[in-house]
Amino acid sequence: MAYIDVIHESKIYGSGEQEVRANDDVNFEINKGELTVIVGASGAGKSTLLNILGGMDSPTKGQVIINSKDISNYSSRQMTTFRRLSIGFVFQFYNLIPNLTALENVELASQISPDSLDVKEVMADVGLKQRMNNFPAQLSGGEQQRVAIARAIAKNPDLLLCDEPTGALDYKTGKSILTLLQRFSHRTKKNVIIVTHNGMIKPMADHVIEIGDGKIKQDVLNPNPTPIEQIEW
Ligand SMILES: Nc1ncnc2c1ncn2[C@@H]1O[C@H](COP(=O)(O)OP(=O)(O)OP(=O)(O)O)[C@@H](O)[C@H]1O
Repeated sequence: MAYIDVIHESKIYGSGEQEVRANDDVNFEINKGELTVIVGASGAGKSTLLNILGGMDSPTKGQVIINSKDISNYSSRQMTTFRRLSIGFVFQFYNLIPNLTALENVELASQISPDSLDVKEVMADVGLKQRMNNFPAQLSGGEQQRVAIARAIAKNPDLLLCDEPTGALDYKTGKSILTLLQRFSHRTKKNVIIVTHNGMIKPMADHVIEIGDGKIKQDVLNPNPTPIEQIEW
């Protein structure tokens, strides 16, 4: 059985003339351990889909089965537990707490999970051993995103969801963040899903899902992903 199974999932905002079908009868499967890229233009419905996969929102219709559990039926209490234990989220603008150091930002997240990893080891893994005691404002954008990734990983989630993780970064820094995510996925065999409008990074993924106007346009597996260092755009 697939690790994620999305079945006839729709998310509809408003009604009548105001109706927006952000996700419109979406169907796909994701296998355990895949690095998946979900790609599409602005407004295609990518963030809506990612928020539903991460238990931050519920579909209007359909089923979302993750690890054999249908999260579309979860109560808000079950959703909270699911987000807390199973999901790491990385956002475009890092969302760090400004008055906590890098280390404290990561520790705070690790404290809400009973299965968390050693925070200092995770900081070293993402290349921040020397910057643990700096505040976010003292770090570059790329370093802040590394803190955000460390924060997501330290909870030891099964599923890491990244919404435009390089959207606020320059080309070279963005590439180093994608390298980190690709390495994490291959090393830990955990599922990583990256949402992006940048179709050029598709070759890095084990699985590419293209979305347009709320519908799946293409769904392909890539048996030989390209190391991110070899991709130019
Ligand atoms: N809370 C909401 N209420 C009403 N409409 C919404 C809401 N959230 C999203 N939408 C609409 O749903 C559609 C899909 O939005 P979504 O943010 O999922 O797209 P996206 O592909 O992530 O776009 P972007 O790359 O610009 O973030 C858009 O038309 C958007 O305006």
